Amino acid sequence: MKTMIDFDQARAYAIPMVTRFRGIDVREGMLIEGPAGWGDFCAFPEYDDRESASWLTTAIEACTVGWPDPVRGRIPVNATVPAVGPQVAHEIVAASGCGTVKVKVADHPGSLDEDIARLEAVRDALPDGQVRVDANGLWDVDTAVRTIPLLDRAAGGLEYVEQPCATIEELALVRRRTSVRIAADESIRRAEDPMKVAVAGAADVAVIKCTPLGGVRRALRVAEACGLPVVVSSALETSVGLSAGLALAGALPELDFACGLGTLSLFAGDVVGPARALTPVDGYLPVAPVTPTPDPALLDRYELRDPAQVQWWRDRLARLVEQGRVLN
Ligand SMILES: O=C(O)CCC(=O)c1ccccc1C(=O)O
Ligand SMILES: [Mg+2]
Repeated sequence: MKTMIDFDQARAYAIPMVTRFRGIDVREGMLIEGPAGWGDFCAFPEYDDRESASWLTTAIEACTVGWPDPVRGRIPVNATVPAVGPQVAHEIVAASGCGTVKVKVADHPGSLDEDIARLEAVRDALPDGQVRVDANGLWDVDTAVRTIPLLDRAAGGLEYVEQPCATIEELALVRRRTSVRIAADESIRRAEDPMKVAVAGAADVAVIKCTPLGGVRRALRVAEACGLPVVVSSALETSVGLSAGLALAGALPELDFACGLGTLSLFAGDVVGPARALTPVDGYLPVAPVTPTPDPALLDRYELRDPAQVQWWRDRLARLVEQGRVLN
C-alpha cells in the first residue's frame, strides 16, 4: 500500500453545509490519490482510529483497485430533508425532482408538532411519491409506538421509519407494535451487525453505508449476509466519496428502494466540477465506473486552512497507515 499511495500528498478539505446536518456545519475530510484515481477519507472527527480504519479502507479501495462491475446504470435517490420548517421542506422537495423523500424527525425533544408540519408540507410537494422518516434512534419504545402512527397520517402514508430507537432490541419491540416498516441504520455499522438485526427480527429494511463499512466489496457482503432489502445511503461525502456508494448500489443484485445518495445538495460546494458532480437529475444518479477526479481549483478553494486542524487530519492518517490499521 505504502508504495502505491503517497499519503503525504493527501489534500485536506473543508466544505460548509447548507444546513446543519447531524451536528455538522462544515464537512472535513482528505482526498487521497492512488493508481486507480481518487478516494475520499472522511471519518467523522469523533470516531476513534479503530472505527476510522474502515473509512480509510473505502478510500484506498477506490484509488487502488476500483470497483466491481455494476448490474444497473442509474440509481433512484431520495431527497433528504433536514429538520427545517415546512416552507423550506416544501422547496427542497419541489426542487429535488426526486420521487422519494427522507425527512428528519425527532430532532429535539418536543418536536412532534414541527415534524407533523414538515411532513404535511413534504406530502403537499410530492402527492404521489414515497415519504420515509429518520429518527436517528432518538425515541424510546413507547414514544416510537405512539408517534409513528401520527407521522404516518401526517405524511399520507410512510414508506418506512429509519432507526426509531437506539438499540436492536428496541427496534424489534417497536416493529412488533407498528404497521409501518422499520429500517435499521445506526444498528448496522460493523460487518457483524446485520446478522444480529436479522436474527432479532428488528427491521424490514437495511440501510447500508458503504463508507463506514470498508468499501464496496465489504458492503456487498454485508448486504448479502443480512438478507434484507437494502437502501444504500451516504455518510455525507464529496462527489469523490459518493461514487463509492453509487458503485455499491450499482452492483447489488437487487435494489428495490431509492437510495440516500442525493446528499451533495446538503453541501455548499464540491471538489469536482459541475459537469461531473454527483447531483441527481430527475431523481437519478449515474453509476460511476471510476471516481471523478477533483478539480485542482476546487481543491484549492475548499482546502482546509486551519493549521491545527490540518495537522490533526495528517496525524490521524499517518497513525492509521503506520499501525497497518487499513483492512486487507
Ligand atoms: O439517507 C439519506 O437520505 C442521507 C444520508 C443521511 O441521512 C445521513 C448521512 C450521514 C450521517 C447520518 C445520516 C442518517 O441517515 O442519519
Ligand atoms: Mg439514518
